[in-house]
Amino acid sequence: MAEPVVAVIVGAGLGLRYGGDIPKPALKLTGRALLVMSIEAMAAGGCTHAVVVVNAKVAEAIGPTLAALPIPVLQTFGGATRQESVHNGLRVIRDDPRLKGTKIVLIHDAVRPMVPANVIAGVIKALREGAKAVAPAVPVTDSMRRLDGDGRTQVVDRTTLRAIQTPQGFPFDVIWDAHERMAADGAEFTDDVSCAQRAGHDVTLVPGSLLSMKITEPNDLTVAQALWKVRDTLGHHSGRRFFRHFGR
Ligand SMILES: Nc1ccn([C@@H]2O[C@H](COP(=O)(O)OP(=O)(O)OP(=O)(O)O)[C@@H](O)[C@H]2O)c(=O)n1
Ligand SMILES: C[C@](O)(CO)[C@H](O)COP(=O)(O)O
Repeated sequence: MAEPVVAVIVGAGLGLRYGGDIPKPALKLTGRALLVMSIEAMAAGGCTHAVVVVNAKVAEAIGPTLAALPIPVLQTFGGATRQESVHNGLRVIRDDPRLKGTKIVLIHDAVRPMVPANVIAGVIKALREGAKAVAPAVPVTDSMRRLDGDGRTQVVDRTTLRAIQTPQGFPFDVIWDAHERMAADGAEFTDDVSCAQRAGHDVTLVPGSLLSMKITEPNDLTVAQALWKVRDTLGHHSGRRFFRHFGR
């Protein structure tokens, strides 16, 4: 049997920016829960198994739908931070005999339900070519300013900036070791390539997509609903086009 390519999908957040105490990954877009759409997207992109990291409310809402999905889904509970939730998901890969031999892990936000298959395939391809920490990214298009804290602001050169998305991909050993070290050191990051970088690995960026938008606040769901309807007309995903013009 081919070795597993495992998606760890984190959906145990509090949704504070959405309004609080809302099981955001169970909200519906296109009639399906965001978490269910994310599992289906990761399967379409080449993942053979999913480990979903949830809280009790999300587990109750999506539990009955898991059996009908195209790949086997294992479940665990989340932690107080996203980083802890990812760590819990990685622990399942380490411990569950069904996931023995996993070499490639993709860590994805449950609330990025529309990630296209070509973005996921790009992350896996970079890993197969030897990269140790891979993230999809898109250039920023607005002018950027940094708040200095004294009411003043400073311009930031936007050509040096990228917005980082998920799924972020790693060899299992690399990201397990990185999370163990961050937990021991008490270091906290908002994403997983940052954990891997702190543990000494270079980060490789691959093209992301407008469709990989994160459902963070209520307006995002409205935008996502509109985007989903026109997804086939969007053409080549924006990330790749920008990368061609502006380099990595
Ligand atoms: N303790 C946490 C925090 C976040 N997440 C997950 O990480 C992803 C990205 O987080 P975000 O969208 O910011 O969700 P929340 O943490 O729920 O939002 P907020 O910060 O507004 O509370 C989400 O799928 C979320 O469920 C998680 O699994 N465990
Ligand atoms: C992982 C992430 O989605 C990459 O952009 C992001 O860092 C999550 O941050 P959040 O604060 O949990 O929204």
